[in-house]
Amino acid sequence: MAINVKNVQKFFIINGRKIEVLHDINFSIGDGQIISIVGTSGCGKSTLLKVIAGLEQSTSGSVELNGKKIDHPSEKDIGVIFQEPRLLPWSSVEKNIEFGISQTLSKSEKKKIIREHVDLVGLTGFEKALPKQLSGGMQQRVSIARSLINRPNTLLLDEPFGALDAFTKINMQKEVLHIWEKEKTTLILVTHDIDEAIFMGDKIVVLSAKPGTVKKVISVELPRPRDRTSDDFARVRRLVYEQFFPKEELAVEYNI
Ligand SMILES: Nc1ncnc2c1ncn2[C@@H]1O[C@H](COP(=O)(O)OP(=O)(O)OP(=O)(O)O)[C@@H](O)[C@H]1O
Repeated sequence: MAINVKNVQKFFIINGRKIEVLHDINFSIGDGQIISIVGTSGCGKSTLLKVIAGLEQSTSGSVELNGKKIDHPSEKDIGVIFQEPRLLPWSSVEKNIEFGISQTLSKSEKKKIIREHVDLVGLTGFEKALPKQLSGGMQQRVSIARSLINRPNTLLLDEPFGALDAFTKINMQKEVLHIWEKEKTTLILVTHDIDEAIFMGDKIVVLSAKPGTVKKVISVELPRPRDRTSDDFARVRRLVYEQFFPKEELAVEYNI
């Protein structure tokens, strides 16, 4: 679904002082697009994602989903995946995936859908396993399947692979893209990882801090699947790094 973020401003009271965390945020996401949001720690990325999810109210401005204002969470429209999988530790993979499934479905429909989702995230054979019997990447896949079960049109991912090692992270990025290609879900991904932002995003929204403001929106026009080692990828990487570091520093520190 298309999302419009319009003049979003957010204040928090921190230590008795009113602090502007988000200032006049504007951008749009087309139906089935992937947007990556990058910015330094504390610049307001998670707050922005929560406002888009309807979990947090903006102080002014609005977020619209297909022209309709979002003012409360709706798991049917928007699924959220957090950095930590947030699974029920005493429940099996299939029970965790079942959690939150539409109660209007019959028992056999539920069973079929759960099986399809276990398969979609590559966990067939682990249906009865408990979270503690799974690796971090597998747990995150359970959390992705759980978020997808009600087929939200939009999925918000807040640093979903932040706690994973580099290899698992790359595999998970590919898996999410695989699901995206199948389902054409609109994705918004918050990340600290610039390569991840480029690998995944059709657009990258760069936020600057204090208050969080859109510094630049970069279109990533690289064909998919993207090659992280290509010159074109390096060109986009350089453009993103330039938003954070002066050009002279880049040449020395990053050799790009
Ligand atoms: N519920 C809250 N009440 C008060 N202040 C908050 C609240 N949530 C976030 N903040 C403040 O808002 C600012 C932005 O926080 P946020 O978590 O959105 O940043 P972030 O860019 O996601 O950071 P990180 O990358 O480190 O996760 C921080 O200064 C934080 O202290």
